[in-house]
Amino acid sequence: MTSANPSPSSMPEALIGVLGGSGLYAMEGLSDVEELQLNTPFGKPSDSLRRGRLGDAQVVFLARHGRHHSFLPTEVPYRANIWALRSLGVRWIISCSAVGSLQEALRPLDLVVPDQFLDRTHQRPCSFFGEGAVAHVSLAEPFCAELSKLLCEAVEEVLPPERHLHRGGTYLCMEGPAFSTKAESNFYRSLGCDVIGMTNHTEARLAREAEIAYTTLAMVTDYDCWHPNHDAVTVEMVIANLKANAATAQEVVAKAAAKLHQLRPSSKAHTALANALMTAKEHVPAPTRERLDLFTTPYWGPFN
Ligand SMILES: CSC[C@H]1O[C@H](OP(=O)(O)O)[C@H](O)[C@@H]1O
Ligand SMILES: Nc1ncnc2[nH]cnc12
Repeated sequence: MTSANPSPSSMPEALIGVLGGSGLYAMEGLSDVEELQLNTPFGKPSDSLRRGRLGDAQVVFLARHGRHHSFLPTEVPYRANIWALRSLGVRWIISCSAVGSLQEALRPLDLVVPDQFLDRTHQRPCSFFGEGAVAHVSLAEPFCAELSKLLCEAVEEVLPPERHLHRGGTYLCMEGPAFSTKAESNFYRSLGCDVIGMTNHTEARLAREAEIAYTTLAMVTDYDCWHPNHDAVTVEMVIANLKANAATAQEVVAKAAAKLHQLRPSSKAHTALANALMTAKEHVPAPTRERLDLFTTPYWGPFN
């Protein structure tokens, strides 16, 4: 079924959002699927959102690059994606992403649940705020610790013994689309970064502003280009390893959704704006207030 911007009151809440990255363009196992083509104050999302049931949990899936992989990391409409998920009631996001490894011990096919970021992007909108409304959320802990813990437990129930899960690590977010030079790759290693990708920091930062808890299931696909005994990363390499990982990713997400559905832990992310809003609502221009209403209602009251 396809529908355009259903009224929020007519929708069952979908609390868990899954963002599929490179190689993950659909969510196997999602049943009773509705295809939702949404419009947002920040433009159109990357694709229709697919809302359905995963076991007992209500889940919304969105392919961040579009189902045909049409958006560069720079071009992904991150704000529209996050706004659309939040408008469907999502308060927990599991991002599934391909990453390069910057450390010997993180081997292709290993899984990593990072806990920090270093941001090297420079060409994308990275805030819902601006145009007369200023907010400064905390990003000291950019991933939700509770959600990451639950995701790790799900991974451990699913992962075969020969594969490894690494809890924690710093995700270097580069602009792309070209991969790094050796000098850059070695520089990121010297800074202590663990994995490298092109999407997650932008998303996590916007999710925080939208008061959505965010975590990442990072699937190692290559050793980037620093490793003397491995070829430099190519798309072919990434896709081959992702294909080998796709089934695992789907199983992990299903397990994590089941846990989340039962536990629904609270997250500091859910009140991220409580101490972040600087501008008094009276001084915010009406169009800006309207655009932010989805996030600011608890603090500023409803716009209309
Ligand atoms: C296809 S390799 C580079 C591409 O893969 C990663 O995408 P995602 O984070 O959506 O899984 C990386 O960030 C780049 O966008
Ligand atoms: N080496 C790499 N650099 C950036 N993004 C990636 N995604 C997968 N591998 C990557």
